[in-house]
Amino acid sequence: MIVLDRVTKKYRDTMSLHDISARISAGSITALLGPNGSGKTTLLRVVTGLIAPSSGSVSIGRSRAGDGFQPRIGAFLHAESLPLEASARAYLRHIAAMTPAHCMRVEEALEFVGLADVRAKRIRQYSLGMKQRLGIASVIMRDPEILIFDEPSNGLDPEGIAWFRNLLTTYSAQGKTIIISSHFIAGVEQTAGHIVLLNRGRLLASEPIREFCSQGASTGATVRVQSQQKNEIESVLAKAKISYISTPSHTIVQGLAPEDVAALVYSRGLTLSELTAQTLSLEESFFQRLSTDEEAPRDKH
Ligand SMILES: Nc1ncnc2c1ncn2[C@@H]1O[C@H](COP(=O)(O)OP(=O)(O)OP(=O)(O)O)[C@@H](O)[C@H]1O
Repeated sequence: MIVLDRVTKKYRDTMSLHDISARISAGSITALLGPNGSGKTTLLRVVTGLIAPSSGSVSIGRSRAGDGFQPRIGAFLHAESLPLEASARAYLRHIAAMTPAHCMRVEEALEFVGLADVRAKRIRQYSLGMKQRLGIASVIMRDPEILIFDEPSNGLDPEGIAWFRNLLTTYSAQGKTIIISSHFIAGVEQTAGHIVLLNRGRLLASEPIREFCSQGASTGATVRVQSQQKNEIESVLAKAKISYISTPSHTIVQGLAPEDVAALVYSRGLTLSELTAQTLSLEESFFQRLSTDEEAPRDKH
């Protein structure tokens, strides 16, 4: 269990994290989501102990093996933090030397992440995806109970993304706790069970993904609308005071049956390319919660 208790981090005039309280259960996969600059990396750095919060606290463990149990944390936060002049093999040997207990063999780790053929190359010559794979190796070879990754799918090819998703599911099934920050929301939906959503340093949600998605749906029927005239349709909806969620690619209309949406759109001379009754996806719920937050009055800090 990881418990964040009123965590706040202030850098000069920027409030990167504001009063964040959340609980992350052991054995869960948690997706840390939020727009650019919302505080995700800062939160991961606080959880891993790389930086101290300005106020509040993070407590980790003591829930699995009784008092005194301190789980190992393995984190990979930045491809830029890798030693660029070293080879992958030399870097992993260094990590193995620092954590001899529980450690996977270097050659085994290189095989596991698909870097065995380039083990002797300097990291500087690696692509971003190869650096991500090396970072993943540096985490798993220490066999931590808690695994933390910042934007792990950044640079991975489709095969790599599927491989990494599989890895997360396998490790979670072993009871390990996993936190990943990501902008790849559709990918996260397939693996994570819990969401922590930040916006402008504030916590908007910390709950099971199923619950998070069902809240939007509870406002009534939802209809997915796609059109070349997305902006015009949204302006018709706004004028008619019909609630909707705007995503970059489509609009979700809430509380109206599909035939009523079609009738309204056609009555204004607009056209549709898709109209489907559906429940909300994680991505749509994400945009809904963010737009509600953007509209909410905010106290200055
Ligand atoms: N070392 C620092 N000094 C000053 N401000 C910082 C520092 N680190 C982060 N910030 C600020 O804190 C806020 C949150 O940044 P953070 O990197 O945590 O966001 P993020 O959600 O990870 O963003 P992204 O999705 O773009 O990676 C930003 O306004 C950022 O400028």
